[in-house]
Amino acid sequence: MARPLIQMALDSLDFNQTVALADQVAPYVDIFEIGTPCIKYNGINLVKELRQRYPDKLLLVDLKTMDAGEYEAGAFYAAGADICTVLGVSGLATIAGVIKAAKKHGAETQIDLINVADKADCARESVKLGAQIVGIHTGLDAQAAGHTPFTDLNDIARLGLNVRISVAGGIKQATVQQVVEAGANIIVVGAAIYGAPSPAEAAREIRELVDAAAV
Ligand SMILES: O=C([C@H](O)CO)[C@H](O)[C@H](O)COP(=O)(O)O
Repeated sequence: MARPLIQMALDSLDFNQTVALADQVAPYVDIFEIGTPCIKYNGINLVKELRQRYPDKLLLVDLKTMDAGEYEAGAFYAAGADICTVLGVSGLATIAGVIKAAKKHGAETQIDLINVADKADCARESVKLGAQIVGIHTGLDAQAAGHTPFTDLNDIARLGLNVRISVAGGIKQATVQQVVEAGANIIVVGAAIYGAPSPAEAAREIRELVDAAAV
């Protein structure tokens, strides 16, 4: 099995805290995600800062674009994003716009299936348009209401689409093995790392668990 990537969700609103957290976990993660609240609050300068600080890390900007796909995402790809997210519920025209912007910059597009009614259909159509990643995502509010991403992950993985699968939504040490075995290629972790007494130690543990599960 190819080694799954670990994506650190940077969900603080504070610019300096975000950079400091990235510094702590950098040895253990593959992708820095600038989370949606964080990118809205801090804007494109944070993309530039992390790009400059970490030229060799993948940088995902969680725009969750809903409209004006090419126009909105284009600026973030130009600033150094490797991956931008677009909402599946935005519709195929917006998804196509983000994909067009990504291609222009030699970058990638992730479709976030959050709150999409027919996730299989959206994933299939997005792959046809050229998306490289589909994101199974139980958002923070849905998590608080008791939901998890596991059933959706299994359903999308079973389709066997030619696309990488990302999973997000409360993933922690106890559930890493389950999501790797279900076929996730990118494991997104936020609170289980930034909420831990030692984020670096939590990230190290998750790295070990992901690598062990992928053998
Ligand atoms: O994408 C996220 C959320 O919608 C806010 O933008 C989180 O970054 C994602 O859910 C990962 O965080 P955890 O669920 O805390 O692991």
